[in-house]
Amino acid sequence: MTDDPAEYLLFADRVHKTYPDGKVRALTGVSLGVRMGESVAITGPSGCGKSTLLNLLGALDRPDSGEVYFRGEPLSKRRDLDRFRARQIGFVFQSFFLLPTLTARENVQVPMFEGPPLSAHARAKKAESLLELVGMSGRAGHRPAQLSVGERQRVALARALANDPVLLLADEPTGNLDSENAARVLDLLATLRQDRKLALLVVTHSPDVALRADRVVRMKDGQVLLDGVAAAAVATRRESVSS
Ligand SMILES: Nc1ncnc2c1ncn2[C@@H]1O[C@H](COP(=O)(O)OP(=O)(O)OP(=O)(O)O)[C@@H](O)[C@H]1O
Repeated sequence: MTDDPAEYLLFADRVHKTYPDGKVRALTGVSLGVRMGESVAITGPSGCGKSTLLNLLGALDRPDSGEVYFRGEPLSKRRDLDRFRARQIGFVFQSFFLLPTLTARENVQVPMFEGPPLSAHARAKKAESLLELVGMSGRAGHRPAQLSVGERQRVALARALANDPVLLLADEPTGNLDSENAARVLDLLATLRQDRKLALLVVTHSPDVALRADRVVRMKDGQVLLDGVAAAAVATRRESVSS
């Protein structure tokens, strides 16, 4: 990995994060880059700082020191972080955060209100085509409670694509799914990456997820321990042994 932010779509440069209440030093000088179209898996034991790093990379939180760059531009200088986030990054979480009173079709449209202006008709049409992409067009009128867990994650995936992001950030996207649904979501992510040239950064405990990534980053105690293709084999072997 080089340390020139301009070479990456997204680059964290020596970021530190301490949570004031618990005095936890969650990240102590982490550098990590994701290139256009690349998929990177972040693995490591519980509490090592994976989600904290994902939050900084997705501009959901700010580092105490260090910088995060998007296309070589520092995020700390941006005045439009909410808009930036909504338009460039799609988020997928373990608990899908779908709005319970909205249908699948309406949930997918929520981020579009922060995206480029679209008519109500265009929003609805786009939501339908995204639901079709994830195999959910038959359930567009259902609310989350009327969907299976796997179906909810697929709706959440469609929602993450609402503004045609260049990057998907996923925190344990298969964490709540059985193996069949997990495989389906992973297949979908792989197809989306290929068809839409999406970059993907995924936090995971799952060797199956890590094995599909171009690169695996192994973290420990708020630092990067291993970073690279070879790390994939090491990380997944260790995790299969320890789990
Ligand atoms: N909002 C917070 N306030 C205080 N401490 C926090 C907060 N969020 C996380 N932490 C602490 O920071 C450290 C890193 O947490 P983080 O969630 O980034 O780890 P993780 O590697 O994603 O863990 P897991 O695999 O269990 O999800 C942990 O010690 C955690 O307890």
